[in-house]
Amino acid sequence: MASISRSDDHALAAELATAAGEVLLGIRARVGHADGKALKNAGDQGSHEFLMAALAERCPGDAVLSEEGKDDAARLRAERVWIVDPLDGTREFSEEGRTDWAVHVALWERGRLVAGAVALPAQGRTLHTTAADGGVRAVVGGAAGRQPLTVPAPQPDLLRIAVSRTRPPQFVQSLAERLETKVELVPIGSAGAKISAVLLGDVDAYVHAGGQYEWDNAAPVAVAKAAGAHATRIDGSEPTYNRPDPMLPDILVCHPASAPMLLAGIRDVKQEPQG
Ligand SMILES: Nc1ncnc2c1ncn2[C@@H]1O[C@H](COP(=O)(O)O)[C@@H](OP(=O)(O)O)[C@H]1O
Ligand SMILES: [Mg+2]
Repeated sequence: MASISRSDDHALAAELATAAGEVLLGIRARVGHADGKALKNAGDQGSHEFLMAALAERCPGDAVLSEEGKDDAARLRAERVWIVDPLDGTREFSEEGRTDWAVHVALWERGRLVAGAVALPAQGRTLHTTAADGGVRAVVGGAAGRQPLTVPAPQPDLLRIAVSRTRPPQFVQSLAERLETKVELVPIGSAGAKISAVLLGDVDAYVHAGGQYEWDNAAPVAVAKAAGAHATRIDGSEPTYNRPDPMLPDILVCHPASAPMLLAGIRDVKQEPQG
């Protein structure tokens, strides 16, 4: 059976990420927060199984790279590979009341990301790519309907940089001290939630280094690019996906106007002798 038509890939990514998010909300309600480890495991597994079954049914010819699945070298020969993180921000999912966790569904096709969706189930919204005007744009969908999504310009006097709550890159503090503009570091869980925060204007940039995998940033990067954001490795190079080793340890997402300053600052800090 052939895969669904290409024009539906954006809608399918959004539909599956949103539906997996509903599965996760159900698991959170059913399992509760008393045993954090049990809740994390139930969430990772339940969302992974849902996505694997849905992709097998809807796109039987496509390969899948999932954080929770066994990696299969066949994906390296496939034309279309879904790169999914069934639960990004697993730690935050297990913490009562936190809304900074996400479901990532991206589609890689012949060398590039072509669609992506980041569901933020506890925030009731899904950011995703969509076909428009002969190209790809980003939208945010939720109870209030669908709105276009364009990365907001930064404020002139303050740059808010989202960082990992638990593993902020060591050099970001030095970067904050070095930049001429005032910087506020904002700890947020989940790469998807942090990149969404950039696109929604809650922060101005996301700087990460020290470790991450393709599933942590493929879908958020697809949406960020469609929203007009700068999304590269921290050396300014293009992130590439569906490589034999899925490690993709660093990423920078921001408004294009902030990128030259941030890339130069990161380069300078990295060149400083480490104390
Ligand atoms: N140093 C590191 N090495 C490996 N993975 C990392 C990492 N720092 C962050 N990540 C992954 O990136 C995602 C976002 O992390 P954070 O909230 O700390 O920014 C998490 O995904 P998961 O929750 O899917 O495991 C986390 O595991
Ligand atoms: Mg993740």
